[in-house]
Amino acid sequence: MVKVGIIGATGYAGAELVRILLNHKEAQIEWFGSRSYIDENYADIYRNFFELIDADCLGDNMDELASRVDVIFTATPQGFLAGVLNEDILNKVKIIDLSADFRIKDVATYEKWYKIEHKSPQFIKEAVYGLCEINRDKVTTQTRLIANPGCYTTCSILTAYPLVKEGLIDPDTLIIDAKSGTSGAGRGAKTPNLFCEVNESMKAYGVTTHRHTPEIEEQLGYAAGKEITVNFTPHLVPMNRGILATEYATLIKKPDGTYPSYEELKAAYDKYYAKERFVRVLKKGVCPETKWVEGSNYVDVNFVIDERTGRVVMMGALDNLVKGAAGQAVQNMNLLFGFDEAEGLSMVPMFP
Ligand SMILES: NC(=O)C1=CN([C@@H]2O[C@H](COP(=O)(O)OP(=O)(O)OC[C@H]3O[C@@H](n4cnc5c(N)ncnc54)[C@H](OP(=O)(O)O)[C@@H]3O)[C@@H](O)[C@H]2O)C=CC1
Ligand SMILES: CC(=O)N[C@@H](CCC(=O)OP(=O)(O)O)C(=O)O
Repeated sequence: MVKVGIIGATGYAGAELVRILLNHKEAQIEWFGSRSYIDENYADIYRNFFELIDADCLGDNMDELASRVDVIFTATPQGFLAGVLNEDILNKVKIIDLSADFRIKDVATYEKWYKIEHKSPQFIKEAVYGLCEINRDKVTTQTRLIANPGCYTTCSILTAYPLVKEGLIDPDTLIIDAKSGTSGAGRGAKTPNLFCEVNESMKAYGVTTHRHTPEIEEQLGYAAGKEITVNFTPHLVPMNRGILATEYATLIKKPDGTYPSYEELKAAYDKYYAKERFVRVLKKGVCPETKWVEGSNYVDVNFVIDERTGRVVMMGALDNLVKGAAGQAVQNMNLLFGFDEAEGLSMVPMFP
């Protein structure tokens, strides 16, 4: 049995980790880490765990935790892990970080977009970007540090990846229009996330400046084999969970001057995803919807060719707290410890 510690267990992503790990055959949660609720019973904070968990919240002392568990999930704000990480901790325990501290390889890019100084740049190179479907081979039992991808980025990258990788679209023409439910903003009280501000409304935010832009550009740039520039615009929508990404790009014409066909694009998606357990390429003409993935680790993707404009419209949907955060983090834990990659993640999407 793998002993697990969660720092940030009282946040939305942390609570989702708890929910998933309770059904994991190989994992036992030993530490419910918190900053504001130390010594309070965890099930008093999240009453869905009443009679399922009887443990009090502990603090966020990584040095102490590293000696008590086999793996630590940090579901904490940007900058927390980078501020406390050291070689001694990494020698004792594996870390899966749900924040962005180790996702971006270029420290200057991180500091520019996140507007904070990176306190542990020496570990950035070692961290593996844990987008399992693409980097599975890099997540081994020897890996010490996982940078778990973000929710918008997981959806945006997986939706476009096959067409970028196969050179079927011009990646510099990529426009990503993404919507997120409000749990994506976390549990902390913020005026823009109050019921009256969010309910019955939709808005774009972070236009041209959102911090997920460089993460998407970096990862899709690896797929394209060159640096790329994309437009990424997130929107806040009045629902609890879910991300929908609608992505537009110009198709690359074939040598005979025609655009690739539906079958050729579908073959690209199938090449990368046909065997993936958590990526579902939908039937022709079916558009992904957040409600069909809610509560599960699935990403649903599909595309439609627009012959008139020579563009393809790609679509992806996932649950931001599962495949966009805790589910993917557990998928990474499974790879780190050599378990079945889907252990604990067989949740069927819930409906209605
Ligand atoms: N929400 C989402 O959909 C996704 C979130 N993420 C990432 O996961 C991380 C957590 O997000 P989320 O759960 O939404 O955030 P929340 O605001 O809901 O939770 C934050 C957690 O971190 C703890 N915390 C806050 N500040 C500190 C600190 N200075 N030191 C130690 N612990 C602290 C909080 O403890 P306490 O409650 O005790 O104050 C809480 O447990 C973030 O990095 C986020 O970017 C990634 C993908 C998706
Ligand atoms: C709706 C909302 O506010 N979403 C958050 C992103 C979600 C998140 O937590 O960021 P990471 O995926 O990078 O960890 C935001 O836009 O800042």
